[in-house]
Amino acid sequence: MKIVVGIGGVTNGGKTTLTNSLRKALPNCCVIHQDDFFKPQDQIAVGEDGFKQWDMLESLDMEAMLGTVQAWLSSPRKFARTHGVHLQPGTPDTHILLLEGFLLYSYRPLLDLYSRRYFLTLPYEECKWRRSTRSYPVPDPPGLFDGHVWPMYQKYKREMEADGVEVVQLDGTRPREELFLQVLGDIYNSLLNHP
Ligand SMILES: Nc1ncnc2c1ncn2[C@@H]1O[C@H](COP(=O)(O)OP(=O)(O)O)[C@@H](O)[C@H]1O
Ligand SMILES: NC(=O)c1ccc[n+]([C@@H]2O[C@H](COP(=O)(O)O)[C@@H](O)[C@H]2O)c1
Repeated sequence: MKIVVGIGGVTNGGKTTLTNSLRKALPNCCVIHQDDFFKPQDQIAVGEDGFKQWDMLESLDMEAMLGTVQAWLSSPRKFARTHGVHLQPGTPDTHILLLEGFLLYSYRPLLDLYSRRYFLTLPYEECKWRRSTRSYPVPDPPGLFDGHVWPMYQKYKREMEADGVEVVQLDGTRPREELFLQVLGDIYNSLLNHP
């Protein structure tokens, strides 16, 4: 059995934190981070506002990400081996892929692959605060959050809702452990009910 789980949602919502806890707790679990598919800086468009448009789907090499997901789908065992994931002997042939990222549900070719789509949210103030304490490979210029990051988040979220994409909403201000236990239990349930 193979299941693909999406850990999506707002920047700094706690996606990486939750994904790392799940990876340690789930058997035969591989992870793909969307952040690893950002295009090089010189390929990121500059908007009329003067900001590099990092938070648009076009800034990510989604074909490459899809190719990586397909590699896992075609052979989760080989994928685990080549990515240093220890496979548990004696467990049923169950394999789990966690996809983690801020724009997981806006790229059509991936949309139907998920068994479960989680979506972490934060209120504006909390998100802005967490973002201000974070450092990215390319630091945020002043004004990027209000001028680009938050408006793009709202735009993609609105589109996802308009398209009727089914997600399990998670409030990213809840304690880490609580979020982890909820999602872990939920993934086990979907494994039990998987056709
Ligand atoms: N449930 C939580 N409550 C409070 N802070 C959290 C929680 N989850 C993560 N954080 C903190 O928020 C920041 C962003 O977390 P991270 O997991 O890197 O988010 P993302 O991958 O969504 O950008 C980090 O400083 C992290 O320690
Ligand atoms: N990883 C990078 O190369 C890079 C560069 C510039 C901005 N970012 C930011 O990364 C964010 C997405 O990642 P998180 O969901 O982990 O915050 C986007 O909001 C984007 O502005 C990432």
